[in-house]
Amino acid sequence: MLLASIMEVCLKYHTDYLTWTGFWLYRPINNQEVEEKEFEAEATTIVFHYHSSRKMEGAVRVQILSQAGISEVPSQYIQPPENRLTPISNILTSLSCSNVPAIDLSHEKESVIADIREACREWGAFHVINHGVPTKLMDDLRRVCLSFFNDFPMEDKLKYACQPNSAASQGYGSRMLVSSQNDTVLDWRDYFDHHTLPLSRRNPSFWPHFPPEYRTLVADYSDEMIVLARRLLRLISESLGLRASCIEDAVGEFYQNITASYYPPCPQPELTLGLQSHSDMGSITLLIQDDVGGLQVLKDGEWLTVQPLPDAILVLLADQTEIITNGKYRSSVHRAVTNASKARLSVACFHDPAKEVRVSPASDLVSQSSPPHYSSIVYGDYVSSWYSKGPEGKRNLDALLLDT
Ligand SMILES: O=C(O)CCC(=O)C(=O)O
Ligand SMILES: [Fe+2]
Repeated sequence: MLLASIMEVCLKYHTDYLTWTGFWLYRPINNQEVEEKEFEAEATTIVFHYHSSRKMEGAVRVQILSQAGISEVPSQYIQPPENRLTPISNILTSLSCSNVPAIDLSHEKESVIADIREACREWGAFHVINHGVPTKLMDDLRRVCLSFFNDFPMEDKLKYACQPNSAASQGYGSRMLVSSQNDTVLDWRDYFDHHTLPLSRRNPSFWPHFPPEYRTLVADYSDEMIVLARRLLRLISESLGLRASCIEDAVGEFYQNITASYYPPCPQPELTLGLQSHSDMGSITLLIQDDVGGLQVLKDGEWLTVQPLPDAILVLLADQTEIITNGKYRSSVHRAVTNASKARLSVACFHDPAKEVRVSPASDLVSQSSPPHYSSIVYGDYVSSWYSKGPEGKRNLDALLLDT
């Protein structure tokens, strides 16, 4: 029986894990008229934890649900109708094939700047190619991250579990987002978050211990990404006629996190999202994915699938860049969709200001004729406001918009 098999898988692991699992099992138990007696003891625990854990970091890892062969997703993974895929279609056969621009960084600087200007204005997202990051490093990183999700026994994975109730903390998790009705809606995603910069936050002993190169590769990748992020932020500043270091100076010391996201096959892709619509909070995100596809960007009110481009790195402008550029460039609203047949991996590298940094529109972009469009904000407060209220179907950033 389906529930018995999920329960069996879950009981093998962690007591905490059962706690979180119980959260999910409560409703299916009733819906599917499972013998009350059989699950009586668990059901009591389940009801108790259902009430006590609503605000906690979610739950069962979706890989377990996927592997248990369920044919219907638990109700907490079902998105409200307005968030679901439209038209209902399998993402693997999606017709939306228009791709984000691809910018060749080996071209002459002035033409690169012009391309970046256009891509930032029109999309807030673009691929870069000939970016200088070794292809082998990108491939190796994808390989070891995938190995964590695929080859680690669950007991070993859970040793790296991030702390409940702190969705942003380093480790292995399944993030919970909060929907507008204050109900929990879960993403169909497991992830591993690594703190990589500044070096004082980088502690490889918190990262997976095999394959043996895992920790070295994450560190090497972090070092390559910060170089590329700085280079891109300089080009982006210049594309607005600002001094090259303008955005970097506004961000200050970079806080870099690397998140590997794993989206297992989902039995009902039309009802779920791998990752809810959001924009990233920091300055710039550099993302690589595998060839499965599933990342979508919102452009002119339409969701477009970013077709994976071998060896390219996807650049996503994030919220602090929108504030610093006074809205001349907007952050990219994006989401990840699921599919029924193939697991998908992406690795995102975020570059954020320190929590204490106050971010405001660049003075060079503000004048009497061009007033600031955003109020200034301390970055840590910006992040807390997101985690306390969730995306509420709109951009976190909109709360800072001034009436001008
Ligand atoms: O998996 C993806 O492609 C998107 C990941 C993402 O947007 C994020 O981690 O913020
Ligand atoms: Fe994102």
